[in-house]
Amino acid sequence: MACSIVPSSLFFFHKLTNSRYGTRTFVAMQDDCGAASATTTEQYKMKIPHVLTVAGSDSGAGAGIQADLKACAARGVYCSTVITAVTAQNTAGVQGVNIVPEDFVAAQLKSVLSDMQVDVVKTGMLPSTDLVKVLLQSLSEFPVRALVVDPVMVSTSGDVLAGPSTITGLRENLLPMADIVTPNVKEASALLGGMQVVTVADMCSAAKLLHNLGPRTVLVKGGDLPDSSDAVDIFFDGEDFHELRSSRVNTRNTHGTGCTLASCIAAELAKGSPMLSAVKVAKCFVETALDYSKDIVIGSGPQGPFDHLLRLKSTSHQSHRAEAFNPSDLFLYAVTDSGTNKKWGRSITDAVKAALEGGATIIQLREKDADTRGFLEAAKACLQICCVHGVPLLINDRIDIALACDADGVHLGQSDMPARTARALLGPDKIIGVSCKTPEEAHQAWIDGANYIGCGGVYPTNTKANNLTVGLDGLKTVCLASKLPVVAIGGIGISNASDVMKIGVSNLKGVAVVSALFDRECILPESKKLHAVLMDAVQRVK
Ligand SMILES: Nc1ncnc2c1ncn2[C@@H]1O[C@H](COP(=O)(O)OP(=O)(O)OP(=O)(O)O)[C@@H](O)[C@H]1O
Ligand SMILES: Cc1ncc(CO)c(N)n1
Ligand SMILES: [Mg+2]
Repeated sequence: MACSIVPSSLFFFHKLTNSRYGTRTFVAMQDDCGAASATTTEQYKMKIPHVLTVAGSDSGAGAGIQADLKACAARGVYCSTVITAVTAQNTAGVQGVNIVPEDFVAAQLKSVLSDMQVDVVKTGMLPSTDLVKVLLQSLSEFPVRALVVDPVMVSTSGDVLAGPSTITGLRENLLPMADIVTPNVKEASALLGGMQVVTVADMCSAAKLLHNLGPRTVLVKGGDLPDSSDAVDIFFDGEDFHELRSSRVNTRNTHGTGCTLASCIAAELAKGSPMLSAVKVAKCFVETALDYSKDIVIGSGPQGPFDHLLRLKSTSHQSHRAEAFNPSDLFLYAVTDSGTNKKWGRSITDAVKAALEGGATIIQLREKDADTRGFLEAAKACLQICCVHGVPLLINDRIDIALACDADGVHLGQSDMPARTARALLGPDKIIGVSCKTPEEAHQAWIDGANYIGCGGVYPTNTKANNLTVGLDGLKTVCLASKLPVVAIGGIGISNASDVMKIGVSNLKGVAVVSALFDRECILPESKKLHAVLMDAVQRVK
């Protein structure tokens, strides 16, 4: 039955909560006859938290509008931008400032606020008192949930971004409207008529005096506090002081920390956080980003930008490996077998450790008998071991286990989840391998975004029941038909590994073994021998 969209008064609303995006409004439609037909024409209307930044552009992209965009993106929040000034800036300092005319700032504000549902406004560089008035006028017409004021005046390089004439506008007009104001020590001092702010005690006094000017809360940032081994900020809500302390990251790349912090606070508020939680999350984000970027080199001046879009998802074990996937990782591919471990009375972790010590270059956990919890525990333990060796860990079949333990990837058979779906779930960086017996399957794996192909069984094997043997010819056919790297599998061991490598096709990168390693009394020497055989075979092929 045909469906049409009906006026909102006739919609059925169901609230679904979603931890990342707050509340979603689920809109079910009605068909021509007025009957709900949610199953055929369901449509989500998802409200994405929205921060509008009103700030200056930094050509070096470490601070200002550019930092705000990146910080909001990193925090999963939409960010629109009203540009108040364009600066010529780099890691040496500010070379020039060109202020956008007030009527054009007003035009930008109207365009965004009249059309897009902004939750929180964050201000940065506001280079004139009239501009502050323009902003307040717009906010009275289009109110928002919260206002975060970063009273940008002096950059950490010491350059003036908003002259003394703007201080009155900030102090008298903007601060009383702010839900939080976030000065650094120099800005706190300037807002308070030159008061000395050089110790944590001074920061507390300054926070209290600034609170008297009308903002609901104050955060005095101590990034530029002299002689401090910690990065200390003081938060004051009118009643209590909170000393927020993190260790100071030893890096030159601190340009834009203030803008980033304020944008993160705005982003968390837009998601619905209370103020103190938003501030804590933001401080933690800045510290993590600084630490992640401490050694990057951009520009030759004294203060560099940092990387906002750090791979926060990436966990420490991934840093052991230079890249997401290197085809040479397929060289000696060890696939675990719960049956043989039971038979020889050893744990999966001991088996994996021995294989790695003997030279295995990648591990696949294939646990057909384990229950989900047991499998997950084994995967976590093996991941730690693989991490020590800088070797990737793949999970056979189970995307959920790979996601839950943040393994390096998965290996999928033809009847498992399609690689395309797995790729959508796992994202671009995880390794996906697919078992293929034919050029058609190999082609599909490539289209679906797999990283490698497992081709076999090359020889008959007991490890996999009813598995068709493709032989060396079948292996060669698949290799030649595909652009992907290939690992051969099925009945391969010390006696025949070199025959396999000798087929001499450049994308055949290694052999995968199960019984040849794990159905042996001692795994380590078998692994060493197999590694030597493979090394010898590839030398000969060259
Ligand atoms: N080296 C550092 N290690 C850890 N945290 C830091 C470091 N430098 C600054 N911070 C933190 O970054 C946030 C911003 O503080 P900062 O005082 O640098 O602001 P700002 O001077 O306005 O920044 P900018 O002018 O560079 O944009 C604060 O939470 C501060 O504690
Ligand atoms: C445009 C701009 N805004 C803010 C700062 C403060 O870091 C800066 N350096 N540049
Ligand atoms: Mg600073």
